[in-house]
Order: sequence, then C-alpha cells, then structure tokens
Amino acid sequence: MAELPAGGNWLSVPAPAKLNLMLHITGRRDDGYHNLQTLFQFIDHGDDLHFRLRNDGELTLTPAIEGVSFEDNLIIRAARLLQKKSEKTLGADIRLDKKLPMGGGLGGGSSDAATTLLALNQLWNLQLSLDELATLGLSLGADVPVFVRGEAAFAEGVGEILTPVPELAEPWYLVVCPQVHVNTGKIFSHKGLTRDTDPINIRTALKQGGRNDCQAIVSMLYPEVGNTLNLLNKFNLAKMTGTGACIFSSFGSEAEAISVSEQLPAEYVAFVAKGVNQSPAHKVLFRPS
Ligand SMILES: C[C@@](CO)(OP(=O)(O)O)[C@H](O)COP(=O)(O)OP(=O)(O)OC[C@H]1O[C@@H](n2ccc(N)nc2=O)[C@H](O)[C@@H]1O
Ligand SMILES: Nc1ncnc2c1ncn2[C@@H]1O[C@H](COP(=O)(O)OP(=O)(O)O)[C@@H](O)[C@H]1O
Repeated sequence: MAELPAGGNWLSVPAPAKLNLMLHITGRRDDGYHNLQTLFQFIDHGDDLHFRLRNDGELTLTPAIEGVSFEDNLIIRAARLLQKKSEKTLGADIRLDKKLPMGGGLGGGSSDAATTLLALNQLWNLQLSLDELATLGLSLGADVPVFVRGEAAFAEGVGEILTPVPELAEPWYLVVCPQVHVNTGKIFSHKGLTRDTDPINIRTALKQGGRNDCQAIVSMLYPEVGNTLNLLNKFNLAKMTGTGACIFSSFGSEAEAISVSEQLPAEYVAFVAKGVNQSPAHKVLFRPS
C-alpha cells in the first residue's frame, strides 16, 4: 500500500474476512432467496481501509477495483446510504488496501461495506446504533450484518438472524484460494443444489459442525475447487467457505498450518490466519480508552 497522503487525520480500520464453518440450505423462499443456517467466524486477515474527513460532501476512493465502477463499489454504496440517512453534507477520502480475493466466499466486499458503515458513523459522528447500521447493511448484502455486529455468530434467514457464539474455538486456519471467481447466483439457481437440509439447533451446530451444501455443486462446476479440496483433505479435513471458491482447514497451531501450506504446490495461493470471535474492525473502533 502506498503511503497515505499527508494532511488531515486518517482513521485506519481493518475489513476482516469471514469463514462459513458450516452452511446448510434449509429451503427456498417465495422471493427466490434461500434460507440458510451457517456459522460465521472472522479471521485476522483481510482488507484495510483508511478514511479522512471531507467537509464538502465529496467521496473519493483510491485505488478503484478493476471491473467494479465507483458507484457500484460496496464501499461507496455504504457511504451513500449513510449520507442519505444523516442528511449531512459530510464526505470522505477513502483508501483501500485490497488483499482478499473477490468471489472467494471470504466476504471481502461485505466486510468492506460494514467497515465503511462503522468507520464513517464514527468519523461523521452520526451516532447510529449497531442495529441501525446492520439494517442499512442488509440492503447491501446478506453477509453485511454479521460484519457490522462484529461477533462470531450462528446465522439464519438469509444470514441476518444472528445469535452470537463466543464459545467457538479460535484455531489457526490454512486458507487456499483457487483462482476462480464463483458466481453466487449461479450456485443458488442450480437444479442439483441441496436446498432441503433439515434445520438443526445451535447446540448441534456447535457440537457437530456441519457440511457446506454448496460444496458439491461448486466442485462440479469449478474443477479447481474440487481438486483443491481433494489435495487438502490428504493433510487434514478441508471445507469450502460460502459459495466458494476458497477452501479452509483448521489446525491447533500456526506452525502446523504453515507446515501444510509449505507442502502445497508452488502455484497454490494460500495464507494462514487465526480464527477470531470478535471482528478486528470492532477491536480498533471500540477499543477501551
Ligand atoms: C451464501 C453466502 C454465505 O456467506 O455466500 P458467499 O457470498 O459468502 O460466498 C452469502 O450469504 C451470500 O450472500 P450475498 O453475498 O448477499 O449474495 P449475493 O451475491 O447478493 O447473491 C447472488 C444471488 O444468489 C441468490 N441467493 C443468495 C443468497 C441466498 N441466501 N439465497 C439466494 O438464493 C440470489 O439469487 C441472489 O441474487
Ligand atoms: N469493495 C468491494 N470488494 C469486493 N467486491 C466488491 C466490492 N464492491 C463491489 N464488489 C462486488 O462484489 C462481488 C463479491 O465480492 P466478495 O464479497 O469479495 O465475494 P464473496 O461474497 O464471494 O466473498 C465482487 O465480484 C464485486 O463485483
């Protein structure tokens, strides 16, 4: 990341990735969306965003994301929602240090949106509650509310009915990112998708975990995903996050995770990160003073 331009104070806030430790699809709703049951946990790896106040109502974002227009970028969409809500003419310069792959199931876009809502709420002194920010966030994407609330959670509905699960273990993860962009809509509309898994309760989800109902279809449509799962499974149980493409495997120590990553073929893109039940964004913004 290039140095932040001089002048003004920059507020730097991480936008962590999430993993779906299990993902069951329990039905299809009348609006075409699917009801899910999923366990969300954050990892201490993600994008970084930097915000500087402007008093002229303008928004800038540097650098742009290739293939995503300025107004479509979830960062700008989140900022616009807050501008509308506050009826104030505040603006911001925003710098994005993008590290997460797009369409990887790591929730990078949703996390960028949530970090923007949290950071600008503070920078613009809007005093919106987490409930209000989560409701605004849901209009941007089903995964935004969990990032706004910042607690590892069991999620139901399309992901907006959240029950915190602070008791989740916080292992080290090896995350491998096959270089394909999975189209979420294509997976949910596939006729072979398992979409009638019986609902389970939180206790069962925490005790037994669960599978990812999208994994079989994604592996079939994107062979790189299936191949990566097969390879990682030789070392340790591996699972896909969200609608893919990224695969993760958990370890008791950082050293074990690194050791497996070092045994992967050189062309594999992978990183090691720690599972955390509190969002790193919350750690920065709600640090006790
Ligand atoms: C399933 C998850 C789990 O985390 O996958 P990832 O995106 O993280 O991989 C998310 O909740 C994804 O939520 P979100 O990111 O909002 O989904 P979008 O890309 O907007 O969804 C694209 C399309 O998939 C379908 N869709 C999405 C979510 C859902 N619960 N049911 C659906 O049927 C809808 O047709 C929607 O138009
Ligand atoms: N700031 C952003 N970061 C990533 N993706 C964005 C962003 N703004 C808009 N998008 C769009 O959202 C899509 C989903 O991105 P992302 O959240 O990273 O994937 P996933 O939901 O699979 O983890 C991207 O393909 C891109 O078109």
